[in-house]
Amino acid sequence: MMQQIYPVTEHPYAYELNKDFQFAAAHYIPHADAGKCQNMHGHTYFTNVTIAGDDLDHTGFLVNFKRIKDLIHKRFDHRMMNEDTKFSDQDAEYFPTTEVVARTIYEIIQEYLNNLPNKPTCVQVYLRETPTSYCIYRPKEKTL
Ligand SMILES: Nc1nc2c(c(=O)[nH]1)N=C([C@H](O)[C@H](O)COP(=O)(O)OP(=O)(O)OP(=O)(O)O)CN2
Ligand SMILES: [Zn+2]
Repeated sequence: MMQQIYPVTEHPYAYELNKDFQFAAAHYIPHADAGKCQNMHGHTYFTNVTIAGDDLDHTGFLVNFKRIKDLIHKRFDHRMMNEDTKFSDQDAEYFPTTEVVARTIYEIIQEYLNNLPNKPTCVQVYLRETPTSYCIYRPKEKTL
């Protein structure tokens, strides 16, 4: 799955950086209508994060590739996602579905990027949960 070509998103920026990484995590979807997904199970998630901007930092980076991976991998790898404070069993907007996990990855990364002087922006998160299922999250406007 690594090194595949991902769907592109239009943006006005000069630089576009893409980081691929994977993490293994457990989850369950806490609703009767989720069928077998109500039971705790695990996935190896494949992630592609797209970051864009016009200005490089003092190292010539838009943002350090390693920092992007670490923000997500250190938090979720070999963890139970339902136990993370970003998720909740009480509100479907915060169940750890593919959609919500993709949005959450965007939120964690964009909060970090907002503190960088060169102000890069995350324009797309591609999250593959299984060989046949993936979600793309693209922020509609600057919400963070
Ligand atoms: N819109 C969503 N639908 C489903 C989600 C989800 O997060 N968002 N999650 C699941 C399950 O948790 C599961 O992880 C994935 O389900 P599925 O693609 O059906 O998995 P299979 O390996 O069984 O797929 P096949 O292609 O049929 O082998 C379900 N739905
Ligand atoms: Zn699942």
